[in-house]
Amino acid sequence: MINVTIEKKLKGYHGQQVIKVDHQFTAGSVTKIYGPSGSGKTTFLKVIASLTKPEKGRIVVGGITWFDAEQKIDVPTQKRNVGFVFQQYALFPNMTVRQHLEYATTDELWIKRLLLLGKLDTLQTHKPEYLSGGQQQRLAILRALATRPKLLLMDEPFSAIDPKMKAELMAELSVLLKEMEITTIIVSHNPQELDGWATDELVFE
Ligand SMILES: Nc1ncnc2c1ncn2[C@@H]1O[C@H](COP(=O)(O)OP(=O)(O)OP(=O)(O)O)[C@@H](O)[C@H]1O
Repeated sequence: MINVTIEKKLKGYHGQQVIKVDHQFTAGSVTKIYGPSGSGKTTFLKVIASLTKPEKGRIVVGGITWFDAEQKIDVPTQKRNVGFVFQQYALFPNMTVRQHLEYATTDELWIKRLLLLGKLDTLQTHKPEYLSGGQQQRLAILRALATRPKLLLMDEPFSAIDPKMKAELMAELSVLLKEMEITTIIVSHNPQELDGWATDELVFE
């Protein structure tokens, strides 16, 4: 169970905007987040990963406090073991597909399974600039999974992937996430794409 009660001011041009979230994410659930552009969805994912700090509140994951503004507790990103799929992928330009995964894990069988899942097994020696947008996006998803996170945060993870590939990837991901008991939070501009998969939702105003 993940309990999040936070308040975070956004640096907007139109006065002071605050995101307020009070939500429980059940272990193993898949939550979709949607809402207008600029409403703070990406910022919220960053708060959970400790890439930016809220002014108020608490984040408690499986009984362990990751963040508490009053008690000044803030577990650093690298100790939260969160998988993060960034909207702009954030791949390493000088690393091949395989090196992205080897950077995160030494488990060869796991690397092979991930490469098959993302249909990148034939592109292992390619660097990001030689991959299509959809292939880069799939690599970003595989890299996020490679450390076997208990929590997976994905920001528009399927935006560049064609519909057929998306349907296949989502079906396989869904099995894998269940098997690994990963709690997943997905920001989507097209929340219908997650119908039948997401078990919960959070709407940003
Ligand atoms: N670290 C930060 N701290 C405070 N405010 C931020 C931070 N990063 C971005 N912002 C501001 O928060 C607002 C919301 O940005 P954010 O990217 O979270 O929205 P979003 O809902 O994900 O939008 P989109 O759907 O367009 O991706 C923007 O006005 C942005 O300037």
